[in-house]
Amino acid sequence: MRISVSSDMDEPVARSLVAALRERGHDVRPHGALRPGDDPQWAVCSEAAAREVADGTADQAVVCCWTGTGASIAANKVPGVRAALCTDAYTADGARRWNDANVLALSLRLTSQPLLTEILDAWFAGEPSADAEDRQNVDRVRLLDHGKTRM
Ligand SMILES: O=C(CO)[C@H](O)[C@H](O)COP(=O)(O)O
Repeated sequence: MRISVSSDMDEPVARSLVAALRERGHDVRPHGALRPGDDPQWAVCSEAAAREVADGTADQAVVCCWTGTGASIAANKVPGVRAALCTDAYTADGARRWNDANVLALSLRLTSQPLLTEILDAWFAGEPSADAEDRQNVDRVRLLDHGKTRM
């Protein structure tokens, strides 16, 4: 998959993330502190990575900041993006399964190397649920991208 990755800090876990994605065979597009000369501010680089998902340049994105909160907030402002801040594998699985999340947000502070592997394993193994109620929830969220609140 084509995966955009952003981080506002050049932390070891962010570099491990890029390496792990490449090892898994993904085409990684780095942003922020991971790309020399790029603006590393979390609001800027998270949006840039998320926008590539929204415009179809990337299939998914992983956005990182120290807490993961700013990165997820910025990404979620981009219409078409469903970013989920995941701190464990169960949450990553649920984000793909129930939320059809297309952007994974990570905390550089909380994500250890073993946890990163567990989260990525769960994220990439997870398939969006075909359950009607789950699809309805995701469709309802999609409506919000267009300023609508009713089906
Ligand atoms: O977690 C974050 C935002 O949610 C940032 O990574 C955190 O605020 C660090 O920023 P700065 O480099 O300005 O200290």
